[in-house]
Amino acid sequence: MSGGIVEQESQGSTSHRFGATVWLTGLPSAGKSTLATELAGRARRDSRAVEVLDGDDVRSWLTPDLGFSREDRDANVVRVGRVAHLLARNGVLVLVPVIAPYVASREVVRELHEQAGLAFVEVHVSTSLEECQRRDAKGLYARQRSRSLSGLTGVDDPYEIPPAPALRLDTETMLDAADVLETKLRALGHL
Ligand SMILES: Nc1ncnc2c1ncn2[C@@H]1O[C@H](COP(=O)(O)OS(=O)(=O)O)[C@@H](OP(=O)(O)O)[C@H]1O
Ligand SMILES: Nc1ncnc2c1ncn2[C@@H]1O[C@H](COP(=O)(O)OP(=O)(O)O)[C@@H](O)[C@H]1O
Repeated sequence: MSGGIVEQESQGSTSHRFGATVWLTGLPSAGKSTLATELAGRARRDSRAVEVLDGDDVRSWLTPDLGFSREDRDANVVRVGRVAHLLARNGVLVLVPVIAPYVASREVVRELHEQAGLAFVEVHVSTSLEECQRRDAKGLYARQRSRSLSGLTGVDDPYEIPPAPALRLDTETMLDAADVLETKLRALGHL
């Protein structure tokens, strides 16, 4: 048969008609980017259309005008959420490792997705502050201690813990956090 779609299906293609947004929220150095990159690699090996919208990267081209006040963080989260929504509605699995410290703006993004019938999977990367400070991948905690930076999430700026995420992953105590996330996304039908 020459019908492309039927051929794809008979070959076991994993192409999905609908995408989803998987938001990895948590403190700096919790392991959000590491998990997103690992999952994106696994999804690509499965021929899944996937994008990663990483906080650090996205801030350089989508939200360069925004800083780290509450107002700016909320605007950042909603703008990133809108891009994720556009991608998700075109079949892309969108992985978003962005701190998103406030419940309210995370809920705005959830609503945006749910109103369009799209899945919004909130994953709390719940690695403790103590472990994040030990890792200090970008030296932010050291800069806060030496007072060359202020308003650091989890230290002298708020982080509102998600009350009911789809998943909590502590990358210090769970050595298989990526496997747990993959299993969850497969169970939800997003992989
Ligand atoms: N004050 C302060 N607080 C938190 N993070 C800071 C700050 N200043 C700079 N950075 C760097 O910016 C990255 C966080 O950007 P996000 O877009 O994820 O943050 S937010 O959701 O808008 O709060 C964050 O990246 P990650 O460490 O990967 O989380 C930091 O590298
Ligand atoms: N499961 C893990 N076990 C140990 N270290 C990890 C784990 N996941 C991430 N890390 C380390 O933690 C640091 C911060 O990770 P990163 O993904 O950049 O955090 P975030 O995006 O949350 O700021 C990196 O040095 C990374 O190697």
